[in-house]
Amino acid sequence: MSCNHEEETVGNSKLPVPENVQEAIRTLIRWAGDDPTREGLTDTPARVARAWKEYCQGYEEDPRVHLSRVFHEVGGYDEIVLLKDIPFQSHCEHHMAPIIGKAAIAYLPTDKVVGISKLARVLHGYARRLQIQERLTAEVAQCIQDELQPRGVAVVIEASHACMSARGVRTQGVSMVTSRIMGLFRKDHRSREEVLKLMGY
Ligand SMILES: Nc1nc2c(ncn2[C@@H]2O[C@H](COP(=O)(O)OP(=O)(O)OP(=O)(O)O)[C@@H](O)[C@H]2O)c(=O)[nH]1
Ligand SMILES: [Zn+2]
Repeated sequence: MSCNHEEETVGNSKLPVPENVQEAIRTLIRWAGDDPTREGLTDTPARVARAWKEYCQGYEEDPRVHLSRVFHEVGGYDEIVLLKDIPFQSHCEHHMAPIIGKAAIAYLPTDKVVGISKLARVLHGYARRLQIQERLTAEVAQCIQDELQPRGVAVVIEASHACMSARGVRTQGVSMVTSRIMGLFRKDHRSREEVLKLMGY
């Protein structure tokens, strides 16, 4: 099967990394207590820098473009469209530590729908930045509201934060749940209940 996944599987392993960026990472390694010149660490600064470019790839895109291709022929469909259990990774802006979780994204269309993969693309576009979960949730919802003008939008994100589990308070097994509910889902109690129930909340 000819399918171009090269970019996704190869990643950015050839990306040149400026010397000052590598030096910054060597400084961090020294500060953490290791020797950046020892054999196992010589390529690490470039690897770490490339990894960060990948974690933060969202800065290279405007997630709104994913919603520019809409389908108008929806056959009169005017019920909830929901994509749930969408796994994502982000990094918290306070510690630059991983945020790992899943999202549920729903909207109540007017006359336009989008390809469902695009909702996940919007999520990743905002997640692959330095974030707080509240802003990530709000940005995804606002993007759908602005681009599709649906009658309602609901985004619920459930995630664990490595800055809480691997350091600091070191508390495992905690999830943070955030939601942004707009339009009819916010105003109408029954619509809100229906969408949250479909999401599993
Ligand atoms: N509201 C919110 N807080 C977050 C998020 N990610 C991390 N945090 C919190 O950001 C806070 C930063 O608090 P500070 O007191 O400035 O940093 P700190 O001394 O490292 O705090 P501790 O994590 O308690 O050790 C911590 O309480 C984190 O748990 C997020 O997405 N949303
Ligand atoms: Zn954090």
